[in-house]
Amino acid sequence: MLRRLHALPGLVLALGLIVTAVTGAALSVQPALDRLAAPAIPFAASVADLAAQVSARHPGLSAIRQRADGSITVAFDDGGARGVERVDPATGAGLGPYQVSRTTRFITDLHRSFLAGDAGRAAAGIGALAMLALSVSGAALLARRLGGARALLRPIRGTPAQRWHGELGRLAVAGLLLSSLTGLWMSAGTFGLILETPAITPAVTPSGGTPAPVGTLAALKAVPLQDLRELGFPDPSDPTDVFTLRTAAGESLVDAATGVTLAVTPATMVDRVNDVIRTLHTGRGAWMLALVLGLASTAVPVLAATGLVLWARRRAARPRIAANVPARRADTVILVGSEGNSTWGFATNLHAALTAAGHLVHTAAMNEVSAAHLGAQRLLVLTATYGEGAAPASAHHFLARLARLPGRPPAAVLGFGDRNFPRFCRFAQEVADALDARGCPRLLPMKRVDRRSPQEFAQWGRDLGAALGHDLELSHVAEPPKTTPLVLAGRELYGEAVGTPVAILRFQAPQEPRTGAPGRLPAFEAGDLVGIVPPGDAMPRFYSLASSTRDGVLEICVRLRAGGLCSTFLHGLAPGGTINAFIRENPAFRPAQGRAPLILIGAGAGIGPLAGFVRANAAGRPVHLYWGGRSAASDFLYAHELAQHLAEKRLTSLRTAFSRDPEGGAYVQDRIAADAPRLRELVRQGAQILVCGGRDMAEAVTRALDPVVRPLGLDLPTLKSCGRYVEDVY
Ligand SMILES: Cc1cc2nc3c(=O)[nH]c(=O)nc-3n(C[C@H](O)[C@H](O)[C@H](O)COP(=O)(O)O)c2cc1C
Repeated sequence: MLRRLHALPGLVLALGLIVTAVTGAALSVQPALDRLAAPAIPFAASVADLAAQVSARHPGLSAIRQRADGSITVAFDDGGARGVERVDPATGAGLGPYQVSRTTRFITDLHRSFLAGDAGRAAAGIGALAMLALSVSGAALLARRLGGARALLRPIRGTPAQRWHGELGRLAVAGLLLSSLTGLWMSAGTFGLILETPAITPAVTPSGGTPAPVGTLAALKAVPLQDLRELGFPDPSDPTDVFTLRTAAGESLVDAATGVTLAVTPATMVDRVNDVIRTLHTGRGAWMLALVLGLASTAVPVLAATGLVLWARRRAARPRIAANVPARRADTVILVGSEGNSTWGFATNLHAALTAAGHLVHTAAMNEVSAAHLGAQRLLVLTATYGEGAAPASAHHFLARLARLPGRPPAAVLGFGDRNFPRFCRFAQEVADALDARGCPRLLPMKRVDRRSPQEFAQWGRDLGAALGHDLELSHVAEPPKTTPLVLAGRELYGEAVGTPVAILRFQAPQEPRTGAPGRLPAFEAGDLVGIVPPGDAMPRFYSLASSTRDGVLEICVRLRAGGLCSTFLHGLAPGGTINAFIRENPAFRPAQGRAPLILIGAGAGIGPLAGFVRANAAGRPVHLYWGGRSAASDFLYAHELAQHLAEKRLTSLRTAFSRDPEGGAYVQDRIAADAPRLRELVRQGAQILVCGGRDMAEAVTRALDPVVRPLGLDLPTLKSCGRYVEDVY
């Protein structure tokens, strides 16, 4: 919804918005130029002083005006000559005729009304509304992507279009919000939508005496020239006419003979608000603000172009489902839970096969579940599992929404997962349980597909066909993810002597073939995952990254596993050898922003991302590392680097535990238990705990940490729920 609210006005009104923004940016330079050109108004000068000086040159003076840019102009009709002239506020000397250049007038008209009169003015108003919607929804989308409003200043990662769009958007958003809000107000004023109290000219009785010299009139002497908006002169042929003096405070009528103020009409609240809004929008009289707003406007064409690229890419990536019957007419609804998109491929295949068998099929993301979906004759749910058995992106809201909707269609759930994860297809199981609990009859028992197995999928199709009373042949082979080649630049081997060989592998992008220049690594942070596809296999294996792109290498720690296809391949790789890899973001496993202490806990190869976090800690935030290995002599990974980090204060303290230490082995959880008071104090200070390594270690660590945090009135689920306890466990 938020994304649609962002994309729709952007696409429909892009051209108009670009015109408004570019003309606005061009106009924004004017106040600075005016400011350079306009002579300063002397502090002590009064309206009467200037009126006397100018009327000496122009006997037919009809008005003196201070323009928004601070310059003073006078209108006169001296019998033979008439016109509008700029004058020096200090001396009243003429500075030449006042005129707005044709170009400025053209740009202003284009900005206000697209040169199309009232219809154009209305379009400009709609444009301001669209810009407001785009600014608000854009900021909300960015906050969601970066992990909340507090994370809005975090580095933005992704494709160049994503980064340009996000970086420019957040730089420009305040200016665009201000311009669109004030523009909207001014538009509403143009169309009379802002209620104004009508100005009533008070009835006055002028003295009717002989007009005194203007320089002597007390009411005009009392007003500093700086405060003048406009002074209207009386008609010389009408002895009862008066001076009209306008300032920010309101309008007063001044007797031409006595110089007495006859009546005052104070400025209304709306007048004052209009004044402020006009200054905020045009920057007239506030040239620095004008330039800031102008700069924000220049971002709009780039935002429009990059936004278009992002929208087109998302559309192209969206699974294309032929003959997607509207949900209300469908007899069969397929709901899909996916993060990496591969489950959509299976769903598309199922959709096509069921349609070919004569069903009316509707397919949608699980997050979109609605009453119409639950009103169908049958519901088929295909979902992947992520993290610690959690929902994938397109199913995050499913269970909560399901609970609020009516309907109990017969249902079947097919889980997609990986048997190597301890919570194999856990989310699919949760969905099946929720459907059972609400009383949906089971069309089929819940089934699991391991690592996108085409055979298991086809078998489930046959079972489903049997339940539906017809043949159903499903055949789908998941596309391998798009990979990039990386070259092994260096390796260090540890732990052979103690039976746990672990290699630190550093990869670089291949050199440009023609120029020999170093290639560019993809964008990643320490803690993200790299998927590596071993030769002769379609299934990627994931490793946690120990470096970020800024380090210039992609670094991982790989433990050799008996019979492991990928770890054997990686341990056998010689420098210069190539792998095919892709990055998968892992934003959940990352140090939180701020200066609160970090407690990093790991064992074995789990030190990889933790070492990466320490390396990135140039600001010297308090970081305490607990790590367990087997032998200090054989598998103390990163020993030298960590010693250097301690000296440079990137690392505050290091506690190691070696299980095969000849002087009595210990595990990382033993160090935690021994350090309980110190750790408790760190948690009390708001520390975040990040754990990386094998499952058994992680469980032992939770058992050791529980008594540490209990006396603070905390527990690990609570810390987990607010992101202060995060795990990357395998
Ligand atoms: C970071 C990550 C975590 C995963 N966690 C689990 C898990 O806990 N349980 C499981 O069965 N599968 C897990 N998987 C495997 C995916 O569920 C499986 O690859 C699925 O086919 C992906 O489908 P998708 O491409 O539609 O998202 C995980 C995969 C990744 C990359």
